[in-house]
Amino acid sequence: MLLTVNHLRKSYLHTHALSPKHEHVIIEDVSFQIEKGQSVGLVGESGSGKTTLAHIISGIEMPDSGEVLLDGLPTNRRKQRISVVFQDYTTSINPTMNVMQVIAESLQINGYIPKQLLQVEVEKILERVGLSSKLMYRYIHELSGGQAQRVCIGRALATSPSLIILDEPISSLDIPTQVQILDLLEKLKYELGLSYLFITHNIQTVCYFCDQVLFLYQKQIIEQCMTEQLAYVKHPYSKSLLASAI
Ligand SMILES: Nc1ncnc2c1ncn2[C@@H]1O[C@H](COP(=O)(O)OP(=O)(O)OP(=O)(O)O)[C@@H](O)[C@H]1O
Repeated sequence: MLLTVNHLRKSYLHTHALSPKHEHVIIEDVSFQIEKGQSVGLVGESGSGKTTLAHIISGIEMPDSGEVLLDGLPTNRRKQRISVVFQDYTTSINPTMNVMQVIAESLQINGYIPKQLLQVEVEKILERVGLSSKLMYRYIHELSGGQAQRVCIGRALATSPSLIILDEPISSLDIPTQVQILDLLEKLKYELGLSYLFITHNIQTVCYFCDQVLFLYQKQIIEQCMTEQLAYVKHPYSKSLLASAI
């Protein structure tokens, strides 16, 4: 099994002016698995904890309890093998860095690369994500939304991950660009043997892109099913989510 998530719990302590700190539990006893080569969608209402879960799996945040295993080993020993692509490319790329620097920084997470070789490696990644090397010295504000998200995908690929978490990666793009990015991700999946955890509000996107779907509701994964079995979901929340998408 590529990814195993066991009994994750995460809470935050909130402070109110008139009361002592209280615990806000975001996710409770969340468990699921992703097989190598699979694209798994994660759906749930706004504020249900999807991004929090993505942060814990990728090592950005620590859970209160539970574990995340990649190929059977704790992810804190394999952090760079899980990458994340966020929805908002405008804030996830440092505006003072050009495309070359953004991708080079990520390439060097796994170790120092000499300057001449670095440029060649960045060019290879740009080609993989369908960008011309002429864009190498541009800054984020000099790129279209689709180009910027391709840079983010390139940066995610640069650490040679086995799993990429895509946190609403197409929500800020127009429809034709959304389809182009999904097709690029599909191509990369086959070329590089990647697996994806795809966070989205859009059930149509899940049907187009994912092999399986996880439903997050009231702090837990209440249902997991194959995409072609979506018509047969059992939980009332999953049913209502699907009904609202028709
Ligand atoms: N650092 C934090 N400190 C306190 N509370 C937080 C923190 N990060 C997230 N939360 C809270 O955790 C809950 C879940 O947020 P999260 O962003 O994970 O939800 P989500 O399902 O991704 O939402 P959306 O679909 O709107 O992006 C929210 O109530 C949010 O306010």
